[in-house]
Amino acid sequence: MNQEHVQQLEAAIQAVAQRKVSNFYFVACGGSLANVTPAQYILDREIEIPSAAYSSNEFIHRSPKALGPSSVVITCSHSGNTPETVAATAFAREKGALTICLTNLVDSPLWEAAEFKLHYNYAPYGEALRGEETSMAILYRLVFGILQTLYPNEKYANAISSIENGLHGVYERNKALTLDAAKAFGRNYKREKLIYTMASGINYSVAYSFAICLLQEMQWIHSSAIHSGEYFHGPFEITDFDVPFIVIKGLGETRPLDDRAYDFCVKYSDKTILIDAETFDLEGISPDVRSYFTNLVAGVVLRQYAQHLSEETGHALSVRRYMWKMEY
Ligand SMILES: O=P(O)(O)OC[C@H]1O[C@](O)(CO)[C@@H](O)[C@@H]1O
Repeated sequence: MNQEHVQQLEAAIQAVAQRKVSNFYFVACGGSLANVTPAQYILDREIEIPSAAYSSNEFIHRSPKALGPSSVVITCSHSGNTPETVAATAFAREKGALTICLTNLVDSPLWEAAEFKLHYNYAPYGEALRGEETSMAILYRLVFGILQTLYPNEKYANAISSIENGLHGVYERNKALTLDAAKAFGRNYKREKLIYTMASGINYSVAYSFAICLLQEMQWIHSSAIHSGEYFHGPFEITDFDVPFIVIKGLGETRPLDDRAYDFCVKYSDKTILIDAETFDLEGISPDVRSYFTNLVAGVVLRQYAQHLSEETGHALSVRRYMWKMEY
């Protein structure tokens, strides 16, 4: 991890340690909201201080009663320019909260709005990028750094070392492992007009971002993320032999929900694709925290699926018709 990232993380973690924190909020839009939501899941599982994840504009309009000087608000915008996220950061700061932002763009409006600033690296698909410098790695380093500072524990130290030493290799090996499956997905699903995604627990946000960002936004393919537990409370009625589903199975406490949903789905849909974290190569990630990293690997694997789908559809992932072009 480069020194710039280490120093930014250390400043933010120390600032949190010096406050009496009564709640954490994770606030962002779209893909960035999907990125920060797993951190809320981890805090929810690990500590008693409550935390919540919000879409930026709802955070402002809903204005949680508990937001104030004892809050830590972590916002994220890849571009650093999403107006709702910049405004949510300013709003939280006005309320006296400790604000920490994550962004790829130094000196962006988000960077200026937050008190503490974390930069992460990004490279377009296929280009070399160190796994430990990506947005998810910086977010995880922040969250496990906060946990380790507040409640020193071998597990949190293991998580930090997994991010710094194991994550890059895990990303690379799992991309290689699933390359053929990604190519087959592109070939076999290129004409689909609709593809559902399904997951639970820490992996739900991967299903969500694949549905709203990769399929809807970047491929203009209809989709919806279904929670594995909620599947039986409405959505399973649309299951049929020709309806495609991508089901992600995690390794954590909610895996039984994924097993149940997958077992039903595969019985009635001939187009059920399984992304099973049990098949991931997680060597280098400490076994006591592996379930918290499956979403990171599923995200990288599915990004490769989207890339090969896009090559087959001829619709580049960068093409938009409204986003950043029209007033909205
Ligand atoms: O605030 P960010 O992360 O720059 O997001 C801007 C846009 O990028 C996406 O995350 C993906 O293109 C969208 O969901 C979002 O509207």
